[in-house]
Amino acid sequence: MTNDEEPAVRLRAVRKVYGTGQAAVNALDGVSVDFPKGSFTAVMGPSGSGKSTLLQCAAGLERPTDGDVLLGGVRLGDLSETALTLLRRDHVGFVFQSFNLLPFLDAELNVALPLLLAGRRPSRKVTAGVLAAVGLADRARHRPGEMSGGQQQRVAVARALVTGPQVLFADEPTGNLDSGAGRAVLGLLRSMVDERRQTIVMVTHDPLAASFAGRVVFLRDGRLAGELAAPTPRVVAERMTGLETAS
Ligand SMILES: Nc1ncnc2c1ncn2[C@@H]1O[C@H](COP(=O)(O)OP(=O)(O)OP(=O)(O)O)[C@@H](O)[C@H]1O
Repeated sequence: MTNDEEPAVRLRAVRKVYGTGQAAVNALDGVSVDFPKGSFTAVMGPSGSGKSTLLQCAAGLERPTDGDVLLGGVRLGDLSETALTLLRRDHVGFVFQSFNLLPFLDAELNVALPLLLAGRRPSRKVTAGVLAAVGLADRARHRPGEMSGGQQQRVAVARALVTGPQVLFADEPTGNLDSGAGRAVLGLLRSMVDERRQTIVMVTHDPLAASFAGRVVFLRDGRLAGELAAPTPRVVAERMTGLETAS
């Protein structure tokens, strides 16, 4: 469904208002940004700046109040709820801070779940292949409770990638991990971009996590507040301090 010239995700003048009247909150206030294919972008900004809202709108989980979101050139606003659900199911992967694995299923079945839910018969080759890609070939029969947090998050990444999504969205994917496990998950995400040309958009508070991305996009008060290429933890931390202290 994609045209190679198109960015994987394009936001054009996206506004998202929650609530009405005096209680209205401009969570996003006219955001235009492209996420090219095969890129790894971190989205950063102070608490309440609109990061999660941006991710939700970009992934088609929330509809913007105004503006357009295009996934692989398809304008999400033109789709019915059913068409949007199908597009999300087949073309979008999501990884959350809490791994959201089903505790009574082993790693392989957790990974197979999106295919089962889509009515597709998961092939052993595909599920085992994705588990191997995240370094867990020997854990296929383990349930989440029998794995470390880092391993569980790697299963969650495998589950998000099993349908071959155009874009992987990650909201604080290392928020619940210690630094060693966090680095392993971030290294895995980086390798998915480098080796499979996966597109990743990741919200994070952590400058070290952001430094695994090729680019950081900063938000403040629902608006873009600059970006950084080839981010290092120190430069990202300085920019964040600047954003948090600016009046
Ligand atoms: N469902 C909602 N209903 C009402 N207001 C909301 C809703 N979701 C988010 N908001 C508001 O929109 C603004 C942006 O929220 P969002 O969660 O996108 O920010 P964030 O940058 O991800 O914050 P944090 O870093 O604290 O998670 C905030 O003021 C928030 O209170």
